[in-house]
Amino acid sequence: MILPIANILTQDDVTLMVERLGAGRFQPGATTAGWHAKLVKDNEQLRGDDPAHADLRALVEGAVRRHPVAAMATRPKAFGPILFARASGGQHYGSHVDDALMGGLRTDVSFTLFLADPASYEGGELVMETAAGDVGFKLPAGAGLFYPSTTLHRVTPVTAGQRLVAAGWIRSFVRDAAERELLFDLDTARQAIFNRDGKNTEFDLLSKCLSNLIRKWAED
Ligand SMILES: O=C(O)CCC(=O)C(=O)O
Ligand SMILES: [Fe+2]
Repeated sequence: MILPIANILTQDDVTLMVERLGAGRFQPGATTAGWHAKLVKDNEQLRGDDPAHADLRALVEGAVRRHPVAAMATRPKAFGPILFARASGGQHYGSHVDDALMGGLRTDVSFTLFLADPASYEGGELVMETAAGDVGFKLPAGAGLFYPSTTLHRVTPVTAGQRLVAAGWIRSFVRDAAERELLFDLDTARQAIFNRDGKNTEFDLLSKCLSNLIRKWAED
């Protein structure tokens, strides 16, 4: 499931992050890419040893974990690296698939949180290359795109202004994207029934199915 979600970050979070990133020290993005992604990665990212990095990382991880829809879609066990990337002057990131393992963790879900107002830059779409064709996303500041790490994707050249994002990886309790989607749908339907009719027999049965499917599929 490729899922855009609004307001992962509050406007205050976005303002704080943009301010801290504005004062940060950046390095060429290719330094942290895998050997084949390096060939097509042309952007800059906040250095891992920048004093802002740990605070911003905690802010992003906390926001994704707390967001009810993002948490339900990704079922995070742990977060891998979180990169803070900027691109301007034609910079782009060509087609690639993310590494399966990062920092000793399997990557199940990739995400980008958009930090710049989409009207402030041209290009810079995050394009998902699906069997049904290319689908481009350029989301409002604070919104996030969550997608299976199995997906080929690219970022189109930024031809004016500056694109600013946080990109991260999640090790999910549920490895398989189709299983995560099934749990997401079941949980969504269960909550809709609860909101409409309260805790009735149908809600209890759906809760039982959800809980027992998680027991079947979750890897700790
Ligand atoms: O900049 C983005 O939106 C995606 C970044 C990306 O694909 C990556 O760092 O692997
Ligand atoms: Fe990527």
